[in-house]
Amino acid sequence: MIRSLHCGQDLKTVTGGIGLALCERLLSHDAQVQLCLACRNGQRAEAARQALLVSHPQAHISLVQLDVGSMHSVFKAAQEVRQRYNRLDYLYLNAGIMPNPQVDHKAFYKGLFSGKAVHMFSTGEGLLTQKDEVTSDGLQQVFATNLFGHFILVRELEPLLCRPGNSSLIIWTSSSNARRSAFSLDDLQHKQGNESYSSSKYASDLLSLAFNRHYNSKGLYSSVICPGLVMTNLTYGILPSFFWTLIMPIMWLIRIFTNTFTLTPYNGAEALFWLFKQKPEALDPMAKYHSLTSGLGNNYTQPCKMDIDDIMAETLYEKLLDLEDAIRKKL
Ligand SMILES: NC(=O)C1=CN([C@@H]2O[C@H](COP(=O)(O)OP(=O)(O)OC[C@H]3O[C@@H](n4cnc5c(N)ncnc54)[C@H](OP(=O)(O)O)[C@@H]3O)[C@@H](O)[C@H]2O)C=CC1
Ligand SMILES: CC(C)=CCC[C@@H](C)[C@H]1CC[C@H]2C3=C(CC[C@]12C)[C@@]1(C)CCC(=O)[C@@H](C)[C@@H]1CC3
Repeated sequence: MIRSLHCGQDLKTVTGGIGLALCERLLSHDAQVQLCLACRNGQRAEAARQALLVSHPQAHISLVQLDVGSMHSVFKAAQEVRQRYNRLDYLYLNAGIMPNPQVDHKAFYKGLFSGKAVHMFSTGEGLLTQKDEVTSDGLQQVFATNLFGHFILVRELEPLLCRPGNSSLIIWTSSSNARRSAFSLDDLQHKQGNESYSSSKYASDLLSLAFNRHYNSKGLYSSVICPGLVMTNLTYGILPSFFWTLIMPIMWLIRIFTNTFTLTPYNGAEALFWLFKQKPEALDPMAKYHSLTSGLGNNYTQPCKMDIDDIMAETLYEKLLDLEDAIRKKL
């Protein structure tokens, strides 16, 4: 029996996000898989569960309330999961936000006519900024949601993930927007800049490496994926919906030039699903696994070496442990 916990799985009002598509794919692949959806909104979580039960009436799907941006909620949810289960095989760390995104239109038009248009469309590099906020824990919201809440969750679920004779895998939904230059070890939470999304995703790449260094000996492995550009609530939030509808034909056209425009949540979940079928021990800790879709619509997963190093990863890990101590004392 395989138990898998998914963070951020709510049924979305418009599209259904990547997490929900992954659940559909997992259940279609193996009807026996036990899913536990960790979501912040109870009603939407129940709607997601019901939607999955329509196509998989026998499925084992449970819910746990989790706001990964609130540390109190993370500790509570982890306790709940520990009471319910004695083992976890997969932990999908998929919840993610990009609040108040702004597109730099000038950079977009400049990029279009530079030799780097394909790179710009694959990574969104230099095009996006965000306005971050501070949570009630006193943390930057993007850092807390995209990185730190997940870090605490993994640490709290260690007894279920590290079991003698069993290997387990944690999977971070990162991004090709993760960029070293957006991240600083002196400003982990990205208080100073306006690319908190890029910074948090780069930090998750580093943290995955650090988790591998610290936990492989206990049977816990960590991997990172990028789903490509997928039309979900996250992307619909970047520009008005009518604009996306208008440019949709252009988006499908761009797919001929870049296989990173996966566009549908089903396609975007490809690498998440692919990892589920791999032996954790065989995965490359330095690789980001990309969901890709060819011009003809064929999905595949491709590893790409990350721009990360052990020293940076270790420093980040140490700093997160210090912050964990401080948060534990406060709560
Ligand atoms: N779409 C894209 O092109 C890309 C997406 N990604 C990453 O993929 C992941 C999934 O995003 P996607 O499906 O596109 O977007 P969605 O907005 O559809 O999904 C994000 C999910 O995260 C959940 N979530 C957000 N904040 C919290 C929180 N504090 N606690 C618990 N759950 C939370 C949301 O729940 P709720 O319904 O309550 O809002 C939602 O279910 C994210 O990490 C994103 O950064 C990476 C690269 C590209
Ligand atoms: C497609 C056209 C004609 C215009 C849209 C321009 C941008 C809004 C768009 C181009 C590349 C996109 C992109 C992302 C957001 C929207 C774009 C900047 C992401 C940054 C979204 C979140 C991610 O994690 C990345 C993988 C995306 C990379 C590409």
